[in-house]
Amino acid sequence: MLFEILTTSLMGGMAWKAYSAKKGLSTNDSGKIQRIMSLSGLNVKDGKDTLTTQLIKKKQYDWGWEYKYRIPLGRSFNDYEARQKILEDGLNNRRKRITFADLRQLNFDGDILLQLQELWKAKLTEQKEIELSYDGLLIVRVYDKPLAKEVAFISGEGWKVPVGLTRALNEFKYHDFEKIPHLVLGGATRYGKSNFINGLINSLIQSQPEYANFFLIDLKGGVELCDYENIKQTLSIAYEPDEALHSLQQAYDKMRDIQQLLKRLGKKNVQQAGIKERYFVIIDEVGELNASEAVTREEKLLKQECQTIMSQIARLGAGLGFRLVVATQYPVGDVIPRQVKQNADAKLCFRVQSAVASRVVLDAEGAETLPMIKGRAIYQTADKRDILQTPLITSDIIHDTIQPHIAEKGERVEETAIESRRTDTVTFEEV
Ligand SMILES: Nc1ncnc2c1ncn2[C@@H]1O[C@H](COP(=O)(O)OP(=O)(O)OP(=O)(O)O)[C@@H](O)[C@H]1O
Repeated sequence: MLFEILTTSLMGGMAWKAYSAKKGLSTNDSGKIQRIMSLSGLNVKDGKDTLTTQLIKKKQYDWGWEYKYRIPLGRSFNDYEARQKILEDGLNNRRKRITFADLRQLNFDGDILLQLQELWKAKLTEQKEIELSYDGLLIVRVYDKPLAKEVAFISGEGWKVPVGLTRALNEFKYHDFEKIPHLVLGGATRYGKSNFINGLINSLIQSQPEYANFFLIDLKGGVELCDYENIKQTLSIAYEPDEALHSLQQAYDKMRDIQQLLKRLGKKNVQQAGIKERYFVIIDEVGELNASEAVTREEKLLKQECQTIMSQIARLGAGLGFRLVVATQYPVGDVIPRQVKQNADAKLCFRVQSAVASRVVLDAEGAETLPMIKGRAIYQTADKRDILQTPLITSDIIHDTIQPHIAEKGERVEETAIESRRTDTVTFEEV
């Protein structure tokens, strides 16, 4: 009898262990998270009492676990954000466990020693990643597997361009320029802004070759966007601030012509009028047009003029088919014109140096705590914020995309003269 009880319990225990390992139940880290929080000084002394971070809810998803905690009075979300790295390291500093689920995947007909070695190596390099947010409760998401460090480029559809792969359910995110016309990009040097702009341009050329038009302003010495210099979709390209002013003037004039056309047609916007063309004004390193950094008076006036036109495009261009994309690696102060930021409902921010820089781009902290991974970014819209891995585009893809669109000699009219801005301005209606 005793023997039967013992063997049944043992078998039951083993079955439960295998089941929980398979379901990932053994990787519930709520207790460990609470201990790390206490040990890293997040408890609050209130007289004789010690207030701690309390677990309210936990839920398992395909990607890992989500925990919700009530934070003690006297602590803010920022206190927890500041300890994100400590939390992540603490969770990964664990004894590596090989579960039944792992062993079941071994092929016992093959070289078992080699397989065990590989399994052990995989276990040692296994990394959990965490994400913190706050909605009245502290939300800690623990992802079983880190987000991919490299994602291949795929084209979007229509006016939707690929932004990147998110962690939850490995869902791919797109930015829809018809829904959110303007986009601000930020991030420290070498984290992937230019690569993203290339992806965006290639996606638009592939999916809307007839209707996508570009005003390109590449103030990084012409190395990033020169590939598109001779394609039919590029209406103008600028490499210096004075050329940038010329390009912006051209865009402004085009915007004015469309406004007049809409007036004649009695329509409020391009969608209503059935106008399919869209005009993308893309500025890589908008910091070079920052008037407050100008040395001479002439340069200051020129940059102020650029900023005025950018603001007008941001404020009034959406209904006229204009889309503004501005990127900067110096997110400080007023580098991004206020009107541009206010009218750009989507922001993409790669890793930045400081919380202040993150606030300049996103109006919120967080991009300073992104891992030091190229292409990793926060995509933020009015109602949602996702961490994602932006796709990497290769020069072969760029070459293949633009090849069919290279303009014949003489097909495009090169305009180099810098005109003074037209003064017969019309009043744009906000649509
Ligand atoms: N999404 C990505 N996935 C993987 N690697 C990437 C990704 N984006 C960029 N990289 C790598 O990082 C390098 C720098 O990227 P990129 O030129 O886009 O940076 P940047 O932010 O524009 O830098 P800077 O502001 O200094 O010009 C690229 O050459 C590429 O090797």
